[in-house]
Amino acid sequence: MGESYVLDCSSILGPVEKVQKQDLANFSKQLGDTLSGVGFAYLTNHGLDLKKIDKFYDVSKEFFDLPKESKIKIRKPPGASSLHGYAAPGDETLNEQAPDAANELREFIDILGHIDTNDVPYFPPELPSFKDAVDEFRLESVKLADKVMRSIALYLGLPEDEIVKRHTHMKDTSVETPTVVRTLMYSPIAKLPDVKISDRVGEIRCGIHCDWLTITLLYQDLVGGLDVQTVSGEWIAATPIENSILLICGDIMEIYSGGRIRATPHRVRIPDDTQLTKKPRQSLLYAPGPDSNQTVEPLLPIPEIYIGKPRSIYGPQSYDKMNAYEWVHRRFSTAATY
Ligand SMILES: O=C(O)CCC(=O)C(=O)O
Ligand SMILES: [Fe+2]
Repeated sequence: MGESYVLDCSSILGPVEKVQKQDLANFSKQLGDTLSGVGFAYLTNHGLDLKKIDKFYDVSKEFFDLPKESKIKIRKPPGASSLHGYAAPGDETLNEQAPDAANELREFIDILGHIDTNDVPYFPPELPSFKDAVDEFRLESVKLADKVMRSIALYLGLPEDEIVKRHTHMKDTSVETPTVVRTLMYSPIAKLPDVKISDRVGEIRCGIHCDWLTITLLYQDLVGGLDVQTVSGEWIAATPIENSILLICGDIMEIYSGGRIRATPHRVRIPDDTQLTKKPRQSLLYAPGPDSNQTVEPLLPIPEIYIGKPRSIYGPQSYDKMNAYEWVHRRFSTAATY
């Protein structure tokens, strides 16, 4: 794992008003060079409360261990009419190249923003601590997402708050947004129900895709299997680094930056090591997108080389203006298999 994409955040810890301008500027240069040159970054010494992250892992595991009948009580409604809720293995398929739902072996719960008004059907009734765990996880993640967005804006030569001011829900949860908190579980391969060994050709834990929002903070356990594609097109293992957070960018960042920062293609393979396939894998993510009513378009002119040319076949196909919520809803509807 090259040092070049592991970024130490210790110089920018604490409330953003107290961070030295020069420290934020230095971090911004390092981060921007890494995202535009390599395509993703590991953030270490990020100062987030790991106990809160662990609590979300633990309560999530309790949920995924429940019988299927309990889990499907909070299943997402058909046709993506609401984006909140549980997706069973195969309910959402991301690999547009090989859209075979049976082959995507992840299950997850999505909790969209503005949960205060929507909490009743979307939290597992068996687990009263689930909602608090989500809230704490989100509040920790916001601290880092805020600084990442400020740093990227500075890198692009924009005012520091140019991106965060489009994400006011990060501080005010009454504002509607397609921002997602997601908790994922990949069962041990041996334990998967309903999938015959002979059908397992081409099976993957999560198909190739780019995320749909602005950025994604991805927390993974130590099992591994996640791959990311570098800007130069090479697929490499995003090997877990303990207590680090992987930062990848989504479609909306690619559009905001006029293609200077590309959305990061990624996938989750079944580990080659058979011992590891017997272990469950868990990951958590916080993927902030703009407030729902925001229009998304490049925040600075598109460089000539990117005009009419999407950066990645998995990312946004144009830099056209769009409404933030409609875009994310469209992407969810395409991925839903029922
Ligand atoms: O589990 C992971 O590490 C990645 C999951 C993912 O890419 C997604 O749900 O969008
Ligand atoms: Fe993803």
